[in-house]
Amino acid sequence: MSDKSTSFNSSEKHVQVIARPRPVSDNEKSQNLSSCLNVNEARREIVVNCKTSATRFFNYDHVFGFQTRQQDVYKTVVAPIVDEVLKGYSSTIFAYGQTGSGKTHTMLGKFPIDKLSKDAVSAYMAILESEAGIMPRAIHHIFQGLQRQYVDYTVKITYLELYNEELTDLLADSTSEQPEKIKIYEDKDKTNTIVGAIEAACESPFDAFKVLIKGSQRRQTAETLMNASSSRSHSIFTMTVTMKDSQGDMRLGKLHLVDLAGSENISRSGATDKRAREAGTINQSLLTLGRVITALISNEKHICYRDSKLTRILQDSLCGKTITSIIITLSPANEAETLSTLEYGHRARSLKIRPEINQLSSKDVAREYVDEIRRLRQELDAKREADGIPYSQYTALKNQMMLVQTLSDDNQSKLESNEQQIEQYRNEIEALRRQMLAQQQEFRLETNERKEILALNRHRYDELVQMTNKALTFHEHAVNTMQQLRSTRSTASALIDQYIIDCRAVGDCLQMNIQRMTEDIRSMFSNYSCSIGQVMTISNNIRQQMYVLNEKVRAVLSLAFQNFHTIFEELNQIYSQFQTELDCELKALIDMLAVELKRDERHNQRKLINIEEETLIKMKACFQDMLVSLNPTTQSLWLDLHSFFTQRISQMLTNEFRTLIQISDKSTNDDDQQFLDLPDIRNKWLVEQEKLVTTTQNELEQMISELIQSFNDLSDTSDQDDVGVRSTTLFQRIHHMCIQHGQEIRQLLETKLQNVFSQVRDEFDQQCGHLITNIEHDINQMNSLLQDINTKFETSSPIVTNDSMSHLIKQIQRIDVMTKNLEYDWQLCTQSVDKFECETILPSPPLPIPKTDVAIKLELGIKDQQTQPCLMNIDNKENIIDGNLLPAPVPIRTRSAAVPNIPWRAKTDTPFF
Ligand SMILES: Nc1ncnc2c1ncn2[C@@H]1O[C@H](COP(=O)(O)OP(=O)(O)OP(=O)(O)O)[C@@H](O)[C@H]1O
Repeated sequence: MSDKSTSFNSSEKHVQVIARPRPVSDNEKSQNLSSCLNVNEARREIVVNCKTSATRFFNYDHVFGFQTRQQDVYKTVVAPIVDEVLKGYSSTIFAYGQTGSGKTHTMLGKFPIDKLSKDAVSAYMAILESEAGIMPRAIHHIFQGLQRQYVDYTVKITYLELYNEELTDLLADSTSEQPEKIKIYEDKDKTNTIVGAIEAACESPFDAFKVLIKGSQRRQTAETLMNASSSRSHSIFTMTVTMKDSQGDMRLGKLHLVDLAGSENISRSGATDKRAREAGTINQSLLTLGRVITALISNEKHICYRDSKLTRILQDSLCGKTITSIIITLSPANEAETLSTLEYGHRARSLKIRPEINQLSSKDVAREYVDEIRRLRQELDAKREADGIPYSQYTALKNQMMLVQTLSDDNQSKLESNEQQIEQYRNEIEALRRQMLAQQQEFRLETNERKEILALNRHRYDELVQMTNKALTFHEHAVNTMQQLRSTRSTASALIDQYIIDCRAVGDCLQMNIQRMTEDIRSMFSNYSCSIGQVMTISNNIRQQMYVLNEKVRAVLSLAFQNFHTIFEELNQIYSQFQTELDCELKALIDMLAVELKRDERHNQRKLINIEEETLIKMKACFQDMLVSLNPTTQSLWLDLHSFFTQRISQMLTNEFRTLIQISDKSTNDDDQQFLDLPDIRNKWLVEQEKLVTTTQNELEQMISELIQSFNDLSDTSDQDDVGVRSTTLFQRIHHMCIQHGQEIRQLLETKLQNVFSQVRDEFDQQCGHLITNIEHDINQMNSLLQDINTKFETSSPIVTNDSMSHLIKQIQRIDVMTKNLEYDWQLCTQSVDKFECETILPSPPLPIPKTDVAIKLELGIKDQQTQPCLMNIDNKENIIDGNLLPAPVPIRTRSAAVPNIPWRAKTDTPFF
């Protein structure tokens, strides 16, 4: 159930339509009839489940359920309307629906009539607690409102019945045989006025209830097939209320409660004869009402109010100045009539209304008085005629009446003459009243404000008193404390003075420190800028020196090749010289033998043999000497070769090789493993080189032994008779052997030296390559670091913070470490190059091959005057390659002394980044 109430005092509204279906009656249930409706109160929707057509949906301003109580209908729909009547509006509530659908139940309801004869209070209670409908509840509501809101009021009730287009006053005395016919007159201003109807003045709701019951009992009813007590007349119950408020304003409120006759179709109603006529008339009235509604919705110019008395009476209600509501009552078991009623209500909902307040003018009030006097006169006449009043009284009364009439007429004329003045006064009073109301409102606001200010001031005053008390207490405390403070102030002031002096001194000191620090920072920045410049210069120098180093290494390698080439050439020369000498000796021997043979062949035969044997022995000895000279214990070629390899490899492994490995692996974590393996590597290398030298030496020894064996064989197979031939063959064989073995020795030496050289060169490339890569890596890191510092320096804030200072110092330390590393690496590189240049690339001068005694003798004997053949002497010799002047090679013994020991790079020197 909705509690929503509606206000009608605003702008344009539409006619409110409320649907109220009743439950299926017992009679209908016995006929197996059921409801065709579904009700959704929340959505204010009624659904008709049509048997023959599609389901229909209807929406209204309110929709009640089947079991809705009477008081809920009143509270929801009627109470707001009655409130508007009490404000001076006219309102009309229709009940429209099929016969037996509940119109009378809704409008009048059921209440205990018999109790009205007893006391008013219990009757009141009984009515309101019963199944009373809208009419009795509205009476109660109106009287309650009037008593509460207004200083003076009048209530008049008319109760009419429209039956067969004839109006009957239901309040007329039922004893009179022919009740007065009521007529409807139209005024000049087209207002319909009902003449002849009794207006029952009611001073209390009790009076009004009596009137209502009287009228209801008189209402004509007739039986139909549909409803045993069905009413086929329209009843119009009207309450007219005049109200006067405390300001003297008068208003007129009107409430029409219309219980229309059944709206059903005549054929379906089952009425016949007189009732058929009745039914036809009923339908004509309702059809006229429907047409009027349609015309009003369509804004037609001509509205056919005059076609029926019903529409004439209700013209005010329909034309829009009245608050109008229609309650459509529904019989849920009758689908066709229900649909018809729903559509009627739906159409009526489109009617627009614009209610207006009925303000009563003095003219209206005067007319009211005149009507009242006329009514009273009529009553008096009737009374006189009925009861037979004595003439004297009658005359007196008549004179009195005449006097009253005269006075009334005078008053009427005076009233009319003063009407304008009264209206003027009224307007003035209204203006003054409005002004006074505004002033009152202002005064009320001002008073409220002042009250609030006063309350606030009181509150503040209380707070102030409390604070004053607190302040007094505090003052006492303060006085005591002040006395204590005074005593300590003198000592404290001395301390404070001293403290201030100290602070000033510290401040001065701090200021000086800050100035000094600022200077330091400035100088540091300038130093830092210089350092960066220097580092950049060093970096460029390193690059240049790297380039020079590369060039130098390349040149040194070229020189090494050249030296080796020279060595081989000298070896060739030695070999050629040896061969030439041998040939010369042999040739001289042969020549000498030939001379001897020619001179005394026989005598000398023995001598020849001796010479031959001697020669062979000497040659054997010579080769044996040669063999002896190959012994490693003697100072010979092998010794030199052996010592060269041993020294070279040993130094390389102990100094350069290990250093370079360490440098290249400086960023790895397994340095210890590298150090542990180095002695092993070094021993392996030494053993391999020993093996190489020993193998070479063994091969040479083997070859020379074979040569000696050949001489032995030759000596054993000598034939005394064939000395000449043997000697020739022998010499040829010796010559051949010398050539063959000499070439083999030379090739062997050449191959071995070339292997050694290429091995040393590869090592150099590998090791120097690592070193150069390290240096380049360091340079790149340093450059990036410098770039980073420059960027930070340029973008940094001019104020140097502690963080940036520490960062700067850290970076400078890094640069220092890197510079040291670079210097260290560069030193290593330089030393390695120098050492390599001194020891490896420039080999020792080849030693002369030892000569045989025969050769020496022959040389001494034959070429006594000739100069000693000059072997390769590279001391102080300048080598010119491609026009470049290269330094002279250093002798091997001085070279080893010139190589400085390369310092080890300590682990702690590793940069911390
Ligand atoms: N909402 C309702 N709840 C319970 N009973 C109802 C309701 N409405 C109507 N009735 C009952 O239905 C019967 C017919 O109702 P009512 O006389 O009010 O119909 P009606 O429309 O006034 O008929 P008519 O047009 O002949 O006057 C009555 O007995 C009444 O008590």
